[in-house]
Order: sequence, then C-alpha cells, then structure tokens
Amino acid sequence: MNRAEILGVHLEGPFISPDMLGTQPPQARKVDRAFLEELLSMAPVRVITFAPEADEADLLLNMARENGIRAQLGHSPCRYEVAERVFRRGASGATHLFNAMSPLHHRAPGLAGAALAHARNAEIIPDLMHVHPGAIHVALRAVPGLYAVTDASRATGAPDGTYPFGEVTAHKCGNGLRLPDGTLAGSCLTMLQAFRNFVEIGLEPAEAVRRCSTIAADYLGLQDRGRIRKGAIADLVVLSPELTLKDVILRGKSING
Ligand SMILES: CC(=O)N[C@@H]1[C@@H](O)[C@H](O)[C@@H](COP(=O)(O)O)O[C@@H]1O
Repeated sequence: MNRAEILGVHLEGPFISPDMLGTQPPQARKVDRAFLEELLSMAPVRVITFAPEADEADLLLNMARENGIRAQLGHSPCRYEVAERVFRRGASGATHLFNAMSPLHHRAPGLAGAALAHARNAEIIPDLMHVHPGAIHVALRAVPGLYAVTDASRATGAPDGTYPFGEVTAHKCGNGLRLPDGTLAGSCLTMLQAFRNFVEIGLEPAEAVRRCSTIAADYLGLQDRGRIRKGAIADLVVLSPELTLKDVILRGKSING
C-alpha cells in the first residue's frame, strides 16, 4: 500500500463549551447518550475532546472508557477544580494544551493549570504561533506524555489566500491561518516542521522524535507504530543532518521506488 493510512477519528466536538469554540462551528451541546452512540457508530473514533461542564454525569467519560477511547479535556473555560476532578476520574489528556481553554493564572489555574498538574498526556501544537516556546518548555517539564499534534488545516502547504473553514472563511498568511478577527484557525504545520521546531527550541533530536511519534503511538495503544524495531510497521522518514527530507518509506518501501 503506497499511501498513508487513517488510523481513526478524533471527535473534537460537539460536546464542548459554546463559550470556548475557538474556530469550531456554533453547534456545541451537552452530552446525550443516544447522540454519542450514533456518532460512535459512524466512524472508528479513537479520541474525543469534551468540556467537563458538557458531561456533568460522566456519561461520555464512562462510555469512552468502556470503548477504549481516549477522552480529552479541551475547548472549555472551566475552573481548575472542575478539570482536576475529571482528570482524577480518568480523563486521558488535554487537547491542544493552552489553546481554546481557560489559561493558567496563579490564582485561577484553569484547565491549562489542571492539565499541567494532573494530566499524564497532552497534545501541543508546536508551530511556534499557537504556543510560545517558553510555554512549551513549561509543558515539557509538567506533562510526561506531551506530544505534538499538527492541528493542520486544508491550507497546509497551499499558497497564501483565503480558505473555507467550516462555515467561515480563514486567511492564510505565511505559516498562520486566521479568521478575520485574528483568531488562529488550526495551523499550517506539518509533523516534519513540528519536529524541526522542537529541535529549534532546544530538544535533542531523539527527544523530538519521541514527542512526534512514539509517545502518541503509546498513548493510542499502538505498539507496532512510532518505533523502529523488528515486527513494527516501517513507516519512516529519512532526514539529512540539516533536517531536510530525503526519503519517505511506507511499509518498508521508499515512495520513490
Ligand atoms: C481545530 C481547532 O479547534 N483549533 C484551535 C482553534 O479553535 C483555536 O482558535 C486556536 C487558538 O486558540 P487560542 O486563541 O485559545 O490560543 O487553537 C487551535 O487552532
């Protein structure tokens, strides 16, 4: 098979807060069992983002656990105490840590503070626009299983210009994609650039590799991906010492033949 595979779906809504949509469409709603079951029957969902205040009875949290789905907190302005409770009850991680969540203030640590204090895993978008490098270092110290996500949009790799983003229009300029009011609307980041950015802010290359592959694979329970060893799936990229792309290997074969 000479192409990438989609391993599952991340359901990043609608069980989020209407007050912290970011660029999500205004269709946030509370968790209800029938609708959640319908969504789960439509696609192989592996990860769900939810706002704790949308799941007061822990319905989503429990259903996720029963179905082997990672339940992540995100898109919420909730108080630290609310998020802490849900992390203690088994929430798996945090969605694009720092973005679209209540920030860490020293007297009101918010969802970001709860994730830093209690989450074993969290996503981060290391395009160096979504999160300041200093905040990435804070997260690296606090969250053992911090891993990169791209949050990439359809504008990734495309020329500057306007792009539909759900029901709204976003403008790409350089590496940023924004709504007219300046809100970041996903990213234009590739995982290769995420890796380079980790190295640029001071991570050892081996550590950057772990944060871009192994940790995410472990988090999803995929022992045959995200590592180079006998029996694992050989989907690899080959880089030069300057970190330019030399080759892409899918299932052990170069895509260049
Ligand atoms: C797909 C998605 O939801 N992506 C979010 C976006 O919604 C949010 O607006 C942005 C900035 O968030 P911030 O303004 O809180 O830093 O981060 C991510 O790009």
